[in-house]
Amino acid sequence: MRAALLQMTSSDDPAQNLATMRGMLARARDEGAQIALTPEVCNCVSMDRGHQAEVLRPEDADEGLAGLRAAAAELGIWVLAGSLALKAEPPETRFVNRSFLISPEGEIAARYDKMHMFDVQVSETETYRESSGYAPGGRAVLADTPLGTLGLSICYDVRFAYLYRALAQAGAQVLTVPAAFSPGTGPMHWQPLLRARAIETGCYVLAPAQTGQHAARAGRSRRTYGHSMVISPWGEVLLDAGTDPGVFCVDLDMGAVEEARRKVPALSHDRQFEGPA
Ligand SMILES: O=C(O)CNC(=O)[C@H](CS)NC(=O)CCC(=O)C(=O)O
Repeated sequence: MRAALLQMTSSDDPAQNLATMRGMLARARDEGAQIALTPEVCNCVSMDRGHQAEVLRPEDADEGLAGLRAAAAELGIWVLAGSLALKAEPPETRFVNRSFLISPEGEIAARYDKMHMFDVQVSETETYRESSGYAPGGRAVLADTPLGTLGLSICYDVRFAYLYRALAQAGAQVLTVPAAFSPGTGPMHWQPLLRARAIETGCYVLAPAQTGQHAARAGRSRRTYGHSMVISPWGEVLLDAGTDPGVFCVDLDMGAVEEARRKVPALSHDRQFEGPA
């Protein structure tokens, strides 16, 4: 299977971001991809909750989701909308950070709400309070496709290894980790975390990322780390997309999943243990 990762510098204008993604998805199809993956919050990168409240919509009224479904059907490819920022279902008043797997018929095959919230002070000048704006999910999600079984996750989830172990033990062959990684943590943490998740699980890891300097509003601009990655089940870096936006294709062979797990069957070597006391 050929997968295309869309590396983007999403603005805070959902209509503009949809237009950008439509162009990139057409290129992905032209390059022979059967599945295309977008980064986290591909419909709107913003630090301004007021602006988000104005432009974000609930799932059933979101034009970005409708547009991606139409594009998937038109092009006849699978699309993982890495995540869309949406208004949550009432009575929840926050947003949700939700991934959608869309079939080549334009149907929603799976949805996943990001579970782990990035409430982190990276440095004196870089602080995130994701849980103030977003409600976390509480359910891990697998999705069967003709291309293999996907295990869904988003960004900061990558630091919680047991989620990926559970996904792989339940049947995942490909782990998706769309991201908007921070410039403060990315250089030291992004690649080794992704490689560890691939090695521990014997899964391919597909990690499309936001990159660069995102549009400012009310002086609150934001940068992201980029470096969309594909890691093989043995831990090799098959793609490091650097920092420019673009469409990056990689060929995957599910035989490599079996081979990695045959060489090191750690996924089936769990032990029950006591403690620590
Ligand atoms: O805020 C939004 O609109 C969408 N959410 C995000 O972009 C989130 C929270 S700020 N980013 C991350 O999880 C980065 C994690 C990271 O960088 C790390 O684990 O080091």
